[in-house]
Amino acid sequence: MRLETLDLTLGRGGREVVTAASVVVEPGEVLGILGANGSGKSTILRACFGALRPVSGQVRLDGTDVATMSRREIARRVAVMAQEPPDEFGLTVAESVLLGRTPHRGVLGRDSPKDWRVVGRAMELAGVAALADRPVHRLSGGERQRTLLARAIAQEAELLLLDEPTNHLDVSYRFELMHTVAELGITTVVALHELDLALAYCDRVAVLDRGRVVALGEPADILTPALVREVFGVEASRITDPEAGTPHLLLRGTSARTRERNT
Ligand SMILES: Nc1ncnc2c1ncn2[C@@H]1O[C@H](COP(=O)(O)OP(=O)(O)OP(=O)(O)O)[C@@H](O)[C@H]1O
Repeated sequence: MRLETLDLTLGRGGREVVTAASVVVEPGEVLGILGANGSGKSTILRACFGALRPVSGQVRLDGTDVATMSRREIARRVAVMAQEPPDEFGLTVAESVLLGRTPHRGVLGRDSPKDWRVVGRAMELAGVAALADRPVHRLSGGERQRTLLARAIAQEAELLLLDEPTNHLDVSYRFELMHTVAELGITTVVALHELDLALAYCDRVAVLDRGRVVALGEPADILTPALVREVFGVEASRITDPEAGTPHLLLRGTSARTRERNT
């Protein structure tokens, strides 16, 4: 699926929090949205699945304004992994992942063997197959997050919207989750705080500063020490992994400007 935001201006609580954001995500591309707390990442993601009406501008999914699409059509085509997981008291992991199949069924639809095949594969990919029979409410935060990813995969959507999907995960699962997402080949927009993950797994990144897209392009071109200082107020150096040859950011702490601002 191709996603476009056209001059998208969004408000929360009567205040403009995203201003004239224009971004195109090509089919199969992984776009990272980066920015400080409160810069508008989640707000943009909400608009991308029609949960928030723009003040002005549009979100288009394969050329169609999302505001004109039915909830069911959006649910069939877009999978969302939000920051606050839904309360699922009593469901097992497998049952929770099966919920991802709901938009594909008719009104009285039952689970088909295909549904369970898709659920099994999704649980394998997200690393929760061994937890299939465990109640979701007794999982750790990271296990729950992986369950949500499995559900998003089971949905077989054409667009994945992930809001800080790695925030409860241990180091190995952070890499694994982003690797899995990148390998799915589905158009993905992912709000991230970890710049190194963006460098490693995003095809392009959009950097937000107080609701405005201030940089857009390939992460290695965009994530320079100057940008990191300007947007995050953190001093950084770019280094190259001596073995893999990949670019990394070495974060050295807040800049003098940030310390002044915070005192
Ligand atoms: N429900 C709401 N009502 C009023 N203001 C809101 C609401 N949700 C978010 N905001 C405000 O909108 C702005 C953008 O918030 P948003 O959640 O999009 O930021 P974010 O970049 O995702 O932040 P974080 O990194 O902290 O998750 C912030 O100033 C926030 O306080």
